[in-house]
Amino acid sequence: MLVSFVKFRTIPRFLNINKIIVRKYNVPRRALMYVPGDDPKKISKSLTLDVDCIALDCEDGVAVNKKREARETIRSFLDKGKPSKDRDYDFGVRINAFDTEYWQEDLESCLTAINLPDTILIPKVETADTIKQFSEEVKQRIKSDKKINVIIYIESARAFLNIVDICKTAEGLSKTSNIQPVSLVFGSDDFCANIGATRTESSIEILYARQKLVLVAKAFNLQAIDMVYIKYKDLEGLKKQCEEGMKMGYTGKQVIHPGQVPIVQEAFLPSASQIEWASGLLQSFEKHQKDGKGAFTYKGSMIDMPTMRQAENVIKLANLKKT
Ligand SMILES: CC(=O)SCCNC(=O)CCNC(=O)[C@H](O)C(C)(C)COP(=O)(O)OP(=O)(O)OC[C@H]1O[C@@H](n2cnc3c(N)ncnc32)[C@H](O)[C@@H]1OP(=O)(O)O
Ligand SMILES: O=CC(=O)O
Ligand SMILES: [Mg+2]
Repeated sequence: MLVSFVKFRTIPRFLNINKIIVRKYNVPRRALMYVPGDDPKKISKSLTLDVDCIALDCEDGVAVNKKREARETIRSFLDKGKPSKDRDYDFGVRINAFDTEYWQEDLESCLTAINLPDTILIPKVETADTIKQFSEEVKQRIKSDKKINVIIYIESARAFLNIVDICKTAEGLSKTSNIQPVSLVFGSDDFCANIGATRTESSIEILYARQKLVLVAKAFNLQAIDMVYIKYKDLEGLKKQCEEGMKMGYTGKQVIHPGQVPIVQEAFLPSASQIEWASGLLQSFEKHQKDGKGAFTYKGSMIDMPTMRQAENVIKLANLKKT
C-alpha cells in the first residue's frame, strides 16, 4: 500500500533532478546469482526463479577440466535465446580472467552466439589495460552500435590500487565503444586469498576494501555488488550481512544458491519504515523549498539537500518492489 503510494509520488520537478545526481539503477541487480555453466540443470532452474541477475559462470564455479563444456553449454542457451519471465532480468556470462588461457575462447563463444548476453562479467580485473583489451575484442566482434553491459570484479590488492584508473578507463570507453560499465563487484574471497587474510566473524580483514569499493562505485555512477555469503544454509547470517552491506551503500549481493535469492532481494529493498521516512521527508522538503527554507527539522533531525538525496534513493529502490 505504502509502496504503491510511493510509486506515483515522483520527485519534485522544481528540483531539476537531472542537474543533481541521477544514478543508472534502472536495471536492478540486488541478487547476482552464479550458475555453473557446465550444469544445464542448474541453468534451467535459474530461469524459473524470480532473480534480478543471472551470471552463467565460466570461472571459479567450474572445474578446470569442465571449462570447454561450460562454454559450449552457455553458448547453446544463448543460441536458444533469453527466455522471457514475468519481469525483465539481467542474463550475463562471467568469463575467465584475462591472465588465463580460457577468456578469449569464452568471449568469442558468447559474442558470436545467435543472441548476445546482456552483460559480460570480467573477474580479477587488475589494471585498466584489461578493460581496453576487452573493449577492442568487443569492437572486433560487434559491428553494430549495440552496447554490451560490463561488470568489473575488484578482488586483489593491485586492483584496489588501480580501481580509479580502471573505472575512468571504462567510463571513457563507454562513450566511444560498445561497452557500458554498470557495476563493480567486491570479490571478497579472492581478495582474502590475494592479501593472505583469514576470514573472521567480524569481517575486520575486509572492512577497508569493502568500503572503498562502494566509494569508487558511487563516484562513477556504478552499482556496488557486495561479497558472497558462502554458508548458504545460514539464512539468518545472510540477512545480517545483507543489511550491513546495504547500510554501507551496496546495491546488491552475489549469491550462489536459489535459497539465498528472496532474502537478498528483500533485504536490498528499503523497509516500510524507511519508505515512510523518505516519503514524508520528500513531501516536507518540497514544502520547505517552496517556503524558501533550505534547512529544516524533520523527525528531530536537520534536513537539507544531501538528506533529501538519500531519501530519493530510498524511493527509487522502493519502486522496484513488485506491487
Ligand atoms: C567466490 C565465487 O566466485 S562464488 C561463484 C562460484 N561458485 C558457484 O557458482 C557455486 C554455485 N552454487 C552451487 O554450485 C550449488 O549451490 C552448491 C554446490 C553450493 C550446492 O548445490 P546442491 O548440493 O545442488 O544444492 P541443493 O541440493 O540445496 O540445491 C537445491 C536445488 O537448487 C539447485 N541449485 C543449487 N545451486 C544452484 C545455482 N547456483 N543455480 C541454479 N540452481 C541451483 C539444485 O540444482 C537443486 O535443484 P532441484 O531441486 O531442481 O534438484
Ligand atoms: O568472485 C568472487 C569472490 O569473492 O572471489
Ligand atoms: Mg572471485
